Amino acid sequence: VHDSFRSRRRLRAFKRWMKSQGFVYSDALEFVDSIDSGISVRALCDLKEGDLVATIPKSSCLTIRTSGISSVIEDAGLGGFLGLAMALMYERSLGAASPWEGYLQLLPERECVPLVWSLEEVDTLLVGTELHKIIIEDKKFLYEDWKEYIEPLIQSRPLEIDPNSFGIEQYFSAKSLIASRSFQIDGYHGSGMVPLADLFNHKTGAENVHFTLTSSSSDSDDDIDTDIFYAFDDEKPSVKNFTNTSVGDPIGTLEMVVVKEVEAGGEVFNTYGSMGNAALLHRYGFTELENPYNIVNIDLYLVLSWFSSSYSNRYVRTRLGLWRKLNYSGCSSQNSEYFEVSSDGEPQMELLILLYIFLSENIYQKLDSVVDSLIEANEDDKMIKLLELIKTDCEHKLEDFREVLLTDNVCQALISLADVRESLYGLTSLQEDISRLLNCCELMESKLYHSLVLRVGERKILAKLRAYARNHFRAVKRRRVRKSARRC
Ligand SMILES: C[S@@+](CC[C@H](N)C(=O)[O-])C[C@H]1O[C@@H](n2cnc3c(N)ncnc32)[C@H](O)[C@@H]1O
Repeated sequence: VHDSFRSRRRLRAFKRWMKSQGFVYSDALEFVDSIDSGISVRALCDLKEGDLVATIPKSSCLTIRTSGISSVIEDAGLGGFLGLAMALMYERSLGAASPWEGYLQLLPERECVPLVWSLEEVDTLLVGTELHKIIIEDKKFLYEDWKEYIEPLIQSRPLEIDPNSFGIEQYFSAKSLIASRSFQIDGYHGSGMVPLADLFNHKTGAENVHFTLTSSSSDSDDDIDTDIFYAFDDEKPSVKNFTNTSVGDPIGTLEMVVVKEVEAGGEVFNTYGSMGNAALLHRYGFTELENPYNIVNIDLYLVLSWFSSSYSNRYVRTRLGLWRKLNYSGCSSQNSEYFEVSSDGEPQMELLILLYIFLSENIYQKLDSVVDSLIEANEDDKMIKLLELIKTDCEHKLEDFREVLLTDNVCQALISLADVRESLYGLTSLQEDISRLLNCCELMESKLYHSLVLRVGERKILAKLRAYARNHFRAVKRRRVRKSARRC
């Protein structure tokens, strides 16, 4: 009873604050505050495509420009998320004296993203997953940023701010809220906290609302017809570039428009982008069962270590060198190079080419003798040349390239690499993980639940990779049997 009273009170305070700031929103939106799962937005009546459901003044968004500490942030040269974290910590430190008090009192202390889990939790729950190394590095980098930029600032006496509100813990909390709730607003404001817009939950591929920017001139010609995505990545703070005249417009409004109808009583969802569970857990602290954007990666390092166990260093170096000379590479992020395996178990082409070069001495020798002529070649020309060199009995078209690469040896290598990648998850089997997930409560054990959804999703993709390799292995055999039968 006490909790529901408290949640009604904080929602009322937020609505009063929105009114004082000039927010306009439809009566059809209901904000529901659940003790278990936080705030969500529901439709009180049917919402139709094109309905304008909210207008948010940019001036009421909390950004490095609008915060009371903006001049300090600017003087210290703290841009992007570091500056926004400083702004958020500052406004929170003011309590009731902050102009954003009505909004800030609605936010959780922190979002339960892995960044704020203990190192022990990260090590036990995320081991083997795509997130394990990333979170350990995030924690390290964030600590270094705080030490280098925030600590000296709070120690400088003229600021007279309470150092306890800007400690490492507060910084991590602010960062978790920024990761999960900030939006790229425009060129003037950069990323910021956008009250009301950040109350909508995410549903992959099934969002009901989009946000658009409008210029302060309120001239319809100036409207920016683009979605505002959640800003989530320090390196790439904006997913889309705004090209309109109001890029530097400090005022203006943000509008929320229905893009897919909602029936009365239904939840109104936004989209945080098309992301697999690793990205969702990383930035927002939750996962989705059966997420079609899941992927699993196989590190180049892991591939090379596996080859090194059977071949000499020189052998590995020369094959890798040839692959690189042909201008091939894996995906890269945070000092690692890796190959993606898509949600249906299909490995990245570059991995297949690398395996082929490693496993076919004949092709390696032939390619090595012509590599200089291929350095400048485009992808198609390189594939055509490779097909020529492979010189299989039948005429192969470009579309067959992937099939041609999937020889017995390459398929077997894929199965072994899937096993090596799988061993990173530790001793529990996929079946054990699935039954642990079935017995786990999402609300009571949210860290365990979401890490299990991530683990199970990734391991299912590895199982699909094995099935993919086995199916091709069998297909190659069937083709061979047919061919020899024809010869007879
Ligand atoms: C922008 S906020 C959305 C509003 C939020 N529910 C609240 O209580 O204020 C983003 C956070 O909401 C939660 N969330 C959003 N979509 C979700 C979903 N589909 N499943 C579980 N949690 C979700 C996550 O905790 C996420 O970090």
